[in-house]
Amino acid sequence: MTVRVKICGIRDGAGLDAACAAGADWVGFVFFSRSPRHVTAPQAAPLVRRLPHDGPRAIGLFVRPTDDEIRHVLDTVALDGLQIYDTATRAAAIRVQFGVPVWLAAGIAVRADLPQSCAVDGLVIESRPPAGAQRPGGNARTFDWSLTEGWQAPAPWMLAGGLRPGNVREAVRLSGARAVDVSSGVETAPGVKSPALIHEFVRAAHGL
Ligand SMILES: O=C(O)c1ccccc1NCC(=O)[C@H](O)[C@H](O)COP(=O)(O)O
Repeated sequence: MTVRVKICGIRDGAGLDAACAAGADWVGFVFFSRSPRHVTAPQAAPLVRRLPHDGPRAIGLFVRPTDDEIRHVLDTVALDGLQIYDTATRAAAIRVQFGVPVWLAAGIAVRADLPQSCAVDGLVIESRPPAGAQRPGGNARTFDWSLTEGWQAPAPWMLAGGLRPGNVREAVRLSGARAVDVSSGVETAPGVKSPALIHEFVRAAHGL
């Protein structure tokens, strides 16, 4: 079984090109101004245009977005999907309103946090942010990967939170994830992607 990989928080051509060359399936762009990985629509648009036709799909991350914020980005950036940090109801409404695939990010600390139903295209299962965190994702924080054992996921899902080249295989083994998402674990500093770590992560996720 090939594990699919998303490299999140892309901000420059070097990170983008490394994700493409390594064989990532998705790249993520963070449209959240309080993130060290934040990109504006004019910054993201040329990066997305640079993606090869058969390369990774482009996902835009939004935190409790207004419709206007989403519209502004979609008018400029050719995104293939949205990753939404908000309620399940709001994420489902965004999916209907904008007609694009939507993944809902769900913060997990205990088994009861795992969604049992949803009206979105996919779920990003990541660690619940610590109290007082500046942002709801991208915190380099793991959770107990065995919590997903026996979970009847209501949609395709990917595992995120604190993954790095050195722990991704174990995370896949324990969680049963078929897709993984990484940001901090392929950086040399917050917001600075390392092409070498991106290659290392994708190889490790693929079991190579
Ligand atoms: O990366 C951010 O700064 C960020 C800000 C606001 C919402 C989400 C954000 N990132 C999400 C991700 O990069 C991933 O989906 C995931 O949380 C993995 O992050 P990491 O633990 O850093 O690998």
